[in-house]
Amino acid sequence: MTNKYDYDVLYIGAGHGTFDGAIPLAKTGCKVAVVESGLIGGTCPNKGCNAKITLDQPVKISREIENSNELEGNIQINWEKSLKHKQDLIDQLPPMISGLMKSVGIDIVKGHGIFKDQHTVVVDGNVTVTADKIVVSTGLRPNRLDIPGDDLAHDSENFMNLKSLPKNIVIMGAGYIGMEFATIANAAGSKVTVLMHNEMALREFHQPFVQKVVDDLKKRGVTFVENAKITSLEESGADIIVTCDGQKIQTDWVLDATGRIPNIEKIGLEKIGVKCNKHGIIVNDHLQTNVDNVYASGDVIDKIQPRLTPTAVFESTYLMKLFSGVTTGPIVYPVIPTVTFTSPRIAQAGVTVEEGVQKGYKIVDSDLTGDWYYQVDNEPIAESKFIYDKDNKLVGVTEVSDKADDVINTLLPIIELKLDSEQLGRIVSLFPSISSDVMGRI
Ligand SMILES: Cc1cc2nc3c(=O)[nH]c(=O)nc-3n(C[C@H](O)[C@H](O)[C@H](O)COP(=O)(O)OP(=O)(O)OC[C@H]3O[C@@H](n4cnc5c(N)ncnc54)[C@H](O)[C@@H]3O)c2cc1C
Ligand SMILES: NC(=O)c1ccc[n+]([C@@H]2O[C@H](COP(=O)([O-])OP(=O)(O)OC[C@H]3O[C@@H](n4cnc5c(N)ncnc54)[C@H](O)[C@@H]3O)[C@@H](O)[C@H]2O)c1
Repeated sequence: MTNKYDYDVLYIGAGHGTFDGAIPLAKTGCKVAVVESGLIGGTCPNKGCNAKITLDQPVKISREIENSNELEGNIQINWEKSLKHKQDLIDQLPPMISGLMKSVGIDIVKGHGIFKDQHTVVVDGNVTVTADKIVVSTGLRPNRLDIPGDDLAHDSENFMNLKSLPKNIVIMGAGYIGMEFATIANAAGSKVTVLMHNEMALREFHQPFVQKVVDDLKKRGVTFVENAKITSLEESGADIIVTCDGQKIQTDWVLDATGRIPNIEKIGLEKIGVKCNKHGIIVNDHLQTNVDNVYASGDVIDKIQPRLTPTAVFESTYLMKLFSGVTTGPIVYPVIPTVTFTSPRIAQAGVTVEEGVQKGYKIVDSDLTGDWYYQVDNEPIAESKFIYDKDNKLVGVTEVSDKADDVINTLLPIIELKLDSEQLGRIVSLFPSISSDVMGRI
């Protein structure tokens, strides 16, 4: 592209918002560098999706055994072994990802990057790197409640590194992290209390389905406190006292799961005039900031799309196409599915039930506990809602069940590509399988 700078494209951050696009971009002959202050791969492999799903796997298996009539005996999760398995698996990921980057000629600069000017980034105050285009892909960090004693609380990464599981855990927040980690901690034997900001857990999901998950967790011994006003955390010997609505809750460990905030400070964005707000970096439909050679990718963008790995992958891949001249057009997001890895899962894609009702679309509600394929596993909680537009095309779906993630993945191409009944008739699935079951429901 250019000889004026050290690199054609420099990325700040080495998560999915970067490497899924940077690797193919480097393969096109573009000169690429990546600055990373933490672990290569960023949040998802090291302290997000991959780490979490490995800790969830024994929970999923124990639920399957619990539902089965044929398998007997008590199942106990061994936290220490579960933690070791997680660590053994995720330790492989940073070297694997950096190996892929290096194999296509990407230079990795370890350290904290700060803009000096719109083409120059200084790493750890001593290495200067220049580039024609710079992509800010610095992700999010955990929010900290602004209350006295907030430093006594821990974050999701700390939870996934706990050497032994505390007897009691208080979780502040009932979003993705609050609900997934409540599920894991409860199944592994901790007494969990979830402090909810209002009356709604998992506000992005269909609330009648969320209620089923909450009710199930309550039956398993999790306490939910609605409309909790948390005012302080205090040390009391080895314990922590959480003051909430004037009540004092004594606990061993506190998880702050009250959201994640963008990493937009201390990287010199204000110096070069990049516009941001409290939700992240403001970009146009080409993921370009108001400074024309500076782009943003992944969770750090202020956007309506869910801040998830598939979104970050799509954005970094789009930038690869833009920078290599494959496209000049704007980013057009596909249907991005979402799932909460509680047990059962809740997953959804496309038009939500609430939007469907507003638009007068047909909603087909199926209780799946009587469905043959769900009876094979004796699933006690299983329901789906399919949303059809005025042309009777499937435009949205949500499901609560142990198989919800696979169901949504099966239906995703149908919703995204807006397949008609003739095209649907050309799809035959393996039998018996969840795909075959769900295709029969359309
Ligand atoms: C506990 C947890 C569970 C999750 N589970 C899921 C899930 O199941 N499914 C899903 O789709 N998503 C999940 N997510 C979200 C997912 O991890 C993110 O959407 C994804 O990692 C975003 O990628 P990113 O590249 O935008 O940011 P990140 O992966 O956060 O990468 C940003 C990188 O930038 C680096 N950085 C920041 N500032 C600088 C600087 N100045 N200089 C150099 N480097 C810098 C950071 O160290 C970091 O490595 C989860 C998140 C968490 C926290
Ligand atoms: N399965 C997945 O895809 C998955 C899993 C985990 C995390 N993530 C991603 O990680 C990010 C962060 O997840 P999260 O769970 O931290 O955020 P979130 O926004 O999902 O949930 C935060 C919760 O904290 C509550 N809250 C806020 N202030 C509070 C207060 N003062 N007291 C009590 N509760 C309070 C909110 O009402 C909300 O329920 C999201 O971007 C999400 O996309 C995704």
